Amino acid sequence: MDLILVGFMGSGKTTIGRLLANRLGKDYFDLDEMIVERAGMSIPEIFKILGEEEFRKIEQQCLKDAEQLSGVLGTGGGTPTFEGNQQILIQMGAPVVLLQASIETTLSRIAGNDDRPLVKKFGSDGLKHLLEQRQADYGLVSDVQIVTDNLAPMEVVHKIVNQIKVVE
Ligand SMILES: Nc1ncnc2c1ncn2[C@@H]1O[C@H](COP(=O)(O)OP(=O)(O)O)[C@@H](O)[C@H]1O
Ligand SMILES: O=C(O)C1=C[C@@H](OP(=O)(O)O)[C@@H](O)[C@H](O)C1
Ligand SMILES: [Mg+2]
Repeated sequence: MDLILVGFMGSGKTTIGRLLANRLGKDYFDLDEMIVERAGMSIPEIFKILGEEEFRKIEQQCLKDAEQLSGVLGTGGGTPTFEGNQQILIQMGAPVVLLQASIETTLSRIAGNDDRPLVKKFGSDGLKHLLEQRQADYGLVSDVQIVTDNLAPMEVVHKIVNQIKVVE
């Protein structure tokens, strides 16, 4: 990979990743999409039918597959927080950008979307706690951190391009 995006649900990994890859003339890979393809079912179905533990196993297999690819990778919000994944992310050797957003911004961005099983499971207070809990792991794997609350997606893209040297 040439660049990796990490961050909580709703931080904008998928949105920014696509725009950034386009801006750089590179391919975009979304870890969640790789998981869906591998499992042959949607993320909510994987959680419901196979359970979160199995989801995390498939997620790690897909992360390993992503090591061989070049382009921009958008991870899932839980990716850096599960056993073994930090090492895989760091070993990829690509700059890792952490997208940050306040819990208020996060909730407003992910509300009313049924694609994230953990949103229903945790509720607003639980998500606030989960976001706080995951910060240390996000910090451990990331080289650059960008606060996105008051930035439009393309502004986030420009910030990343200005802060990180990616071979264009
Ligand atoms: N910088 C931003 N400003 C406004 N809305 C954003 C921004 N980044 C993402 N969004 C919106 O927030 C929602 C979640 O974004 P998404 O890219 O799916 O996040 P993630 O992949 O990190 O979960 C989408 O509706 C997207 O359009
Ligand atoms: O935070 C998490 O544990 C998850 C985040 C999701 O990805 P996004 O961060 O792209 O929503 C997806 O991988 C799954 O629903 C679990
Ligand atoms: Mg995403």
